[in-house]
Amino acid sequence: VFPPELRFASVKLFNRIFHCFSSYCYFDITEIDGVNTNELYNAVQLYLSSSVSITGNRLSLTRAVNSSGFTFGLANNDSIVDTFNGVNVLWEHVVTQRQAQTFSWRPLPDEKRGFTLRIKKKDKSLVLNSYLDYIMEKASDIRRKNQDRLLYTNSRGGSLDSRGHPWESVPFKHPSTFDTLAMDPQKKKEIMEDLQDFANGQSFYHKTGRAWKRGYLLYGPPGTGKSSMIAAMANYLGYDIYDLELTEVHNNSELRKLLMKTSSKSIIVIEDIDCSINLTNRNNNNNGNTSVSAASRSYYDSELRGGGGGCGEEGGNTITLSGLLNFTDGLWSCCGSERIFVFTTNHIEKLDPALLRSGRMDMHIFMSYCSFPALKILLKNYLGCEECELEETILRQLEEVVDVARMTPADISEVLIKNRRKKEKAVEELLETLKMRVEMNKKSGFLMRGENVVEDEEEEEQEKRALDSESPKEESETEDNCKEEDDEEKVK
Ligand SMILES: Nc1ncnc2c1ncn2[C@@H]1O[C@H](COP(=O)(O)OP(=O)(O)OP(=O)(O)O)[C@@H](O)[C@H]1O
Ligand SMILES: [Mg+2]
Repeated sequence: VFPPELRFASVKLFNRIFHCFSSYCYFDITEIDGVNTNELYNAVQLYLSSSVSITGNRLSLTRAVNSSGFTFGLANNDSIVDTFNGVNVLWEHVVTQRQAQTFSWRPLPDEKRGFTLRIKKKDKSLVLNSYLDYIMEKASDIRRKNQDRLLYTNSRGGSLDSRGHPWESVPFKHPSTFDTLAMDPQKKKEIMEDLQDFANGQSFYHKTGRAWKRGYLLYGPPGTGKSSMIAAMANYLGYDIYDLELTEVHNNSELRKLLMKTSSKSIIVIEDIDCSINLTNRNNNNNGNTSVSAASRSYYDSELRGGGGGCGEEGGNTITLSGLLNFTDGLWSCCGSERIFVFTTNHIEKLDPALLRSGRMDMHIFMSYCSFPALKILLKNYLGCEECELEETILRQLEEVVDVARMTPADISEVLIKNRRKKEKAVEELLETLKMRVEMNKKSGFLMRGENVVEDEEEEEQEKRALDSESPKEESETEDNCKEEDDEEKVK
């Protein structure tokens, strides 16, 4: 019979010899590290849940609070092989009973849980350098996807909640997606690619020394899908939305605090920016509006001081254009990263050029009246009608009238919803409504003017082409801004 010391020493020796000759090494990731929860444990659990979902006979299932999805997990003492960069690793979920505890301020769970990672010794550096980071990143992606989106508002004014937060949140379950959004497919594709490039662009933004943020200005008549587009963006990227109510913000420093309390991977929205606050004529000091002149003053002050935050407060309790510009563009806009700013307006012409200059709002998106390609999307969404199911003559008629009718997707969807059980009736009624709109437009004389302008322009264009710039002729200015907007390049 060996004395216990000798037995212990021999086991230790045996282990050493075993490890020397074994080609594997092992890492233990315990659920509780001392007294703190080990973040890596939770990350590994989530990460494995994505690869374990189909394989394995026994899985643990969880559904977190505020989550709309289930998470699969490895059952106790089960193992799974994962592959990373061509290297195989083995994960084992180890659960043992914890010894009875003496008194503790923070009682620990009865079970001791952890993951053991087994990798080949030769792969150790490769896996440790990037595999764990990859797992952390993947886990936060999964967490975000499983969790409901949140919609934050600052409707409480400047007051803070019990945790010192200025934002209030509610689960965000807007059903709008890029599939349901009726707009020109080409334009839609461009926007989706732009968003995807942004979301995957961490290294690009880092390399070019730019803050990782992007600005979109959505403009167009009411009911053309600006708010729906924001919801679609959030659903597409899985970002939370911060709906900033500018009228509730009292001054620039409050605006800055709000910005600092937003999380990354979020969309910060200011709707109807032309109405929220008078932000026009930044350079016009003689304008009667105090807020505006304060804006111009503080803007130039800030320029003299070398830009950045801290301006505008001296102008009193007002939020100024310069404050807003610093919010989106200045040094403060970089606290946190991966953020999208979206402004919407019905009247782009009312906005100060400073807000529109390039680099501030990276993409100007015109949400137009319903076009024929957009109409086809609405017909498909509301009636389940594919293009081929409709009569050719009806389709051609719809195509003819839809542009001149100048109806918004909101108006058209109303007509379709009313008769959604009877496809033929719905399409007929839609055609009638569109024709009626065309007549109305003609009567109001609006269309006639617009058409003349277009015709004039077309003639001029043809003449120009014919002359092939022999004698460059000045283009006549059109009076009709709306028409001009329609015809201009929609997505710059
Ligand atoms: N492009 C579109 N595609 C699909 N549905 C649309 C579109 N535009 C409008 N709608 C429908 O009309 C309703 C109103 O649209 P939305 O609120 O997005 O318009 P808006 O441009 O934000 O208007 P406003 O300028 O008044 O805020 C939406 O609930 C949606 O169902
Ligand atoms: Mg809206």
